[in-house]
Amino acid sequence: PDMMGPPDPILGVTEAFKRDTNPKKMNLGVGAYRDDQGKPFVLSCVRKAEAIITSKQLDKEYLPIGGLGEFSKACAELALGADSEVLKSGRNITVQTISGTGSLRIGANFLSRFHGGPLDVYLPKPSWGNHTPIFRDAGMQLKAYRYYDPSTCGFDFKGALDDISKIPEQSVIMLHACAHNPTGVDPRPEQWKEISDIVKKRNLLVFFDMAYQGFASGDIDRDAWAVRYFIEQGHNIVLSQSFAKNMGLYGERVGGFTVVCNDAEEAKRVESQLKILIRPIYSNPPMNGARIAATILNTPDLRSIWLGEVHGMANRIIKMREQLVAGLKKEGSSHNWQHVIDQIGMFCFTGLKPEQVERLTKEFSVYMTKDGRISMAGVTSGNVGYLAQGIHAVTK
Ligand SMILES: Cc1ncc(COP(=O)(O)O)c(CN[C@](O)(C(=O)O)[C@@H](O)C(=O)O)c1O
Repeated sequence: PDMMGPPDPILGVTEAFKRDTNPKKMNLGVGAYRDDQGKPFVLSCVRKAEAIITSKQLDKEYLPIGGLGEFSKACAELALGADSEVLKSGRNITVQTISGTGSLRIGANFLSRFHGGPLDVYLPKPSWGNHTPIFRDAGMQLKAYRYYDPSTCGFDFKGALDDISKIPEQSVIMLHACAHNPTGVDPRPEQWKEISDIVKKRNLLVFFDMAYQGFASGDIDRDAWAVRYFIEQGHNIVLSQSFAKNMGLYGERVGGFTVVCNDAEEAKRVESQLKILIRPIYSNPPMNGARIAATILNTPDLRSIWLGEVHGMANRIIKMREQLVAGLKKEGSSHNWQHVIDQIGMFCFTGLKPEQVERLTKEFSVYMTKDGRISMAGVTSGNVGYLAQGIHAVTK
């Protein structure tokens, strides 16, 4: 190419952060959990699983194209619930993917090749930045539906329903299952029910992205409620899952892609086509992360340790939200910061304007994405006061 491409809007923030020499600098860019000392956190259940796997002295043979079977089964069960009718009737196919991004891309390529309806995917406005190039590079057309209301820093429920009611039949609609990125704004259960009804009326294909199951509320089943409700309502969804955040397996690249079909025969046909799609891309997925996730999910003791640790991560973030708002009040801010507490999951959509973000970075070395999103995981009891000072200084 004859031109330099721009840095990634999210991962590029970390590059800029690393260059900053200010000892008070804060990286609130990438959605990666840190403990209260600001350090990356490897879950103890992961370390225990690694020890078990090492002791087994397993071989390094290729995995099947669809990945590690015991992982894919446990991955689907985590999302759909152990007593799921879909799992019992075998009408889902779940393949291991290269984390959530890989799952979304395989899904986008699959739909681009096989979806009978319009190749338009409707993303919430705003959505995770990477959704756009994933679907664009897979040959889908990007469209959007209203989702975030800047005036309330909350959900534009009416706008969303209005837009969804106009989406052409059989289009694809992207829904964030929980912990919406970048806004942290999720529909309430009764709002999900209305969205399900209108989506069914429009006969849309639902693509659920669940990258934060357990990380939003701290409860695995609660965070999967929307996914399970839509399936109960008869939507044959497609679903992307990631274990980057809720198991802290970021660099291990562990994810799954699920298609809910009409019956087990269709699931077999879909599986055959997914394998044909995957084989010329990466042939078969890496085994290490999948073995860790499968060991945790399938070993009762490790699973319960995991549920405790993911609950703990979610709780720390919720506490940081409360401490940030308390800090802003202490600084004398006259703004209403209730949305910082009401929002859920890794991110807080502060409502800061780009020029305020600019000042926060320049004057306080606080790094975040230009849209005003901060990863709450980068906030600790040691730096939350400094962050409150900075935000107050640029918003008063
Ligand atoms: C909604 C959503 N879906 C899928 C993914 C994919 O994640 P992975 O491929 O690692 O499983 C992310 C991660 N998004 C980020 O947390 C973020 O927005 O900062 C970050 O990891 C990223 O890659 O951008 C996400 O926020």
